[in-house]
Amino acid sequence: EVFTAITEMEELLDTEAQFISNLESYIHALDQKISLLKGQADDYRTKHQIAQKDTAGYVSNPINAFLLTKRLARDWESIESVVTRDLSAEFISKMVAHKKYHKIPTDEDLNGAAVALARLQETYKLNTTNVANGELNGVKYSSPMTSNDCFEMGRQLYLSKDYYYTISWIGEAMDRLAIDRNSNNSLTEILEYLSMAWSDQGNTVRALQYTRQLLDVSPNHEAAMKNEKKLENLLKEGGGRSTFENEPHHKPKSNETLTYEMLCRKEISMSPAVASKLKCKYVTNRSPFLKIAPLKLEEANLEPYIVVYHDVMFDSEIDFIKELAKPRFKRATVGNNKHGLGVVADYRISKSAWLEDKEHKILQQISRRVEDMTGLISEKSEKLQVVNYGIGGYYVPHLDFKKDSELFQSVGSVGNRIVTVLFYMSDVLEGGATVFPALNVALWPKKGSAAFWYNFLESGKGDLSTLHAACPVLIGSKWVSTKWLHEIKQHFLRPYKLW
Ligand SMILES: O=C(O)CCC(=O)C(=O)O
Ligand SMILES: [Fe+2]
Repeated sequence: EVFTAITEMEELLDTEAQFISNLESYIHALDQKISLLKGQADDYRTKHQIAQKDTAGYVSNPINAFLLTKRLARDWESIESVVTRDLSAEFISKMVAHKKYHKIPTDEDLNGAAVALARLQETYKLNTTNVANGELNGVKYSSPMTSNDCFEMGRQLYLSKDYYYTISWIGEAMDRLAIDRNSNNSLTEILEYLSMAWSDQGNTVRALQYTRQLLDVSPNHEAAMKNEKKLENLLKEGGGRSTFENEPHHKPKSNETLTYEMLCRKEISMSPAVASKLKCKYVTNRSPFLKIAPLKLEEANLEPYIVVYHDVMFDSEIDFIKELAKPRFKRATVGNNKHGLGVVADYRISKSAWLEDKEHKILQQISRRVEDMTGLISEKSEKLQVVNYGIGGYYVPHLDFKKDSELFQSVGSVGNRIVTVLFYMSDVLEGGATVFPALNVALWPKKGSAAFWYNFLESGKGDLSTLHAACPVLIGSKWVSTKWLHEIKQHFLRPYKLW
């Protein structure tokens, strides 16, 4: 599960460094072997040429007779032993050791990374050819992908039943095959995937077209022969979705998802009428300390009230929290492994850890600041949740509170999450906004700021308009920490319109 958090991806670079230096020492040993053998061959060739000039004279010399005999009786044996010296064994045993002691991504990791990249394409409308050229949002970030790289993307997406992106990536692999002469994926494999993916999309016409192309390339392909018949029959019977569409189709999406994605892409924002009412202010009246160091509050929405506080977590506090959380991310991984595949999409794209106030005074300090920011008591709050999002890491639209029907089973004695305080512990280069699809509000992470909102209406009912999501991280690493305040004990303190 290395792809789930950026911090753990960095460890993969260490693994790669070990692999590379092992390969280099193997090549060096091979080079030495070859130059030793070359030296011997040259030497024997020279001696042999001298002998050939005057064969009879050469062998009639007793020294030469001895040397020739010795060369053939002994020296060639040692050549044989050099030739049979197995350098591969050492290379392989080192690889085995590296794999044991270093982090190695699994097939699941590879699948997760491919799915994450496709999710970024889907959310940010990134065209496959551009991505394959190493471009994200018009900026070139990495070197172009080979036909084989694209093929692997397609193969992984096929495994995840994402046929739209299978077709897109396998098509890209096909386009790149001509320039990638020594590619290890063949046209046959490419056509196999294209015909399967189109068939899974229900497009019989296209599936048949690629099956026939496949038979042109590999006329004895048995599965393709069977498939051709099957598809032809399907077409004749008028069954299947025998469309003549040229484009593959996307999975259908809810309006909520569409709005969430548009907010992530900055295609929509709140109306100017609402935006013009928002203010920035200094908050000084919550505690004596704030008179000296007021909180910088920026309103992000009025109904429901959502604010962003600026500079409410210091870099030193952020560093401390990250270091405390990191080793626990790993423990979380083990726990998840035990559960097997389970819920794939949600837990896999970020890693989290929980920190308790009693562990360190910095955490108590943060809780006190949360009290200043909210005017509420943090005593009955949850531990601080720390999250690091990985490649394409996101969080689907959700509510932080439990609905009445779900409440009794999970929240227990501390009541519901009435308030969310979300600290941004990093800037994010591209993507990673917190968006509220019902309000057209998008909050962009800024290191040291914190968002704060009520999840409940004055009536005491959960506020459905607080539905929010974390947009996938396109470039960079996103760290957040969250403090949820609970309803118990807050009844008298909760001054709904505090400001
Ligand atoms: O990371 C974000 O921007 C939002 C996180 C969130 O909504 C949550 O953890 O409940
Ligand atoms: Fe949330």
